[in-house]
Amino acid sequence: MSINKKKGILISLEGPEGAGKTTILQEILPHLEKNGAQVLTTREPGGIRIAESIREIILAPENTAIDGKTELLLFAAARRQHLNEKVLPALAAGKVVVIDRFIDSSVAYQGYARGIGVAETMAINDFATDGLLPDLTLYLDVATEIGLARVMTGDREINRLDLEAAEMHRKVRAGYQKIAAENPDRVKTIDAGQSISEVAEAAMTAITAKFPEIF
Ligand SMILES: Nc1ncnc2c1ncn2[C@@H]1O[C@H](COP(=O)(O)OP(=O)(O)OP(=O)(O)O)[C@@H](O)[C@H]1O
Ligand SMILES: Cc1cn([C@H]2C[C@H](O)[C@@H](COP(=O)(O)O)O2)c(=O)[nH]c1=O
Repeated sequence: MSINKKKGILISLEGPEGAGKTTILQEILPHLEKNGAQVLTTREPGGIRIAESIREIILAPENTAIDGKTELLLFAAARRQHLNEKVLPALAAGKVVVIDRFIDSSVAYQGYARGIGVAETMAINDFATDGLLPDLTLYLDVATEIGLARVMTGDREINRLDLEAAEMHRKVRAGYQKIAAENPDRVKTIDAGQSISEVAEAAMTAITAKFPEIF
């Protein structure tokens, strides 16, 4: 399949650990579907069998030997396969695809926080995606300590990246804030320190403002 051809809409949810992406996605899904839009939700890394296998390798707490560039390449490999198998066919069918993490995660985590560099990270990702970018990105911004506390007290498994030093997570957040400042048309920042219902409402407001004819 040609990776550039699309008729649907691609929306990504981004943010540091514990920002609430998964929670908000579930909250807004009924609102997105209300007017008859066909919506596919998925996540990165993962969403299909091969990419979920790559996810296990990347995130296993014992895989501390993975270096930053290997990590970047593994995320990009999972991304390409996920696009080809799941996301692009849905976009070609005219669906609204909402994805929990996409390229901006690589730029924030590997490009900024790991120090690999934004240009280097984008070059690998342009190769993996043939330049596909989301139509809209909702960046859920939350203070590092609040996000990490949510993850540590929540019920999801703790992974290798969660266990990185707080300093790395602070760099992730600063990276996202730069991405948002540099891409104001595509990336909308939402204060994810608010209550779940307030964050969900802000997310729907941003989506409706961008696609008034659909939602
Ligand atoms: N706005 C909020 N206020 C309080 N708690 C929240 C809020 N949003 C999410 N949570 C809680 O924080 C925890 C993490 O939320 P969630 O898994 O949705 O975050 P996430 O961004 O998908 O995390 P990660 O990417 O680190 O997996 C969950 O226990 C969830 O109930
Ligand atoms: C896509 C992508 C993800 N990451 C990191 C971000 C998180 O620490 C994990 C994914 O776990 P989640 O519970 O699904 O949020 O992977 C990254 O560093 N780079 C990426 O491109």
